[in-house]
Amino acid sequence: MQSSDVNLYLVGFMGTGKTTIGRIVAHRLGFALLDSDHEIERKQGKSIPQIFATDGEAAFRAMEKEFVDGGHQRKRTVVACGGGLVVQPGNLEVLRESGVVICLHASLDTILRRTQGNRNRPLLDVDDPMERIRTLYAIREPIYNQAGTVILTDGRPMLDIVQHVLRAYRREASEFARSAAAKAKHGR
Ligand SMILES: Nc1ncnc2c1ncn2[C@@H]1O[C@H](COP(=O)(O)OP(=O)(O)OP(=O)(O)O)[C@@H](O)[C@H]1O
Ligand SMILES: O=C(O)C1=C[C@@H](O)[C@@H](O)[C@H](O)C1
Ligand SMILES: [Mg+2]
Repeated sequence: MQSSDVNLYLVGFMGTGKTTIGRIVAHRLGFALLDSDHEIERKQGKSIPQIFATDGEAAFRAMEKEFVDGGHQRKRTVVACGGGLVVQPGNLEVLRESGVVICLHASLDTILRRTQGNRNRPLLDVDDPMERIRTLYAIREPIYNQAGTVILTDGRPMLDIVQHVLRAYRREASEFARSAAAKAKHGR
């Protein structure tokens, strides 16, 4: 695989900007954009809150797994992942084998501000969303921190974040392509 074809996976907590930044980065790279949440909604014909309410979170996590394992293109695609996608065992390993993984980070206050007043994240549609953010973040933080290069987004203009993502992606895509070529040569 050429380094210019390697997929980019954006991971991180809700509200860190994966969908928003992913759209701009995909445009800059001339890549397709896939958003795991939107793909699942399209396939199910239901919104995420409806899926959580009628099928339950475990069913949603199985849909995410299906997306990761077989439901997406492996070339020239930016994938904006749902916030909890890499938390499930096994998913991060598949993403790492399929391309470059970059994690967007924001402080808890920023996350609250960016997600407030929006009811399409069922896990935060509770009386005390900050308490829920704190609890979920404490569980997930170690996973996000080892998922890939972390890009800080607090108080940064979108285009500044886009530049940082592109720089990290280009560097890591070359390494990914080199390592994929070496594995292919040695039959592994
Ligand atoms: N760097 C930024 N500065 C200001 N606002 C931002 C920034 N990044 C994202 N936002 C805003 O925050 C909100 C949430 O962003 P977005 O939907 O991209 O997050 P996400 O990481 O995809 O969340 P989820 O995991 O729930 O899908 C949007 O309204 C977006 O415009
Ligand atoms: O962090 C999470 O667990 C979630 C994030 C969103 O992107 C959606 O995938 C859903 O609301 C769950
Ligand atoms: Mg998103």
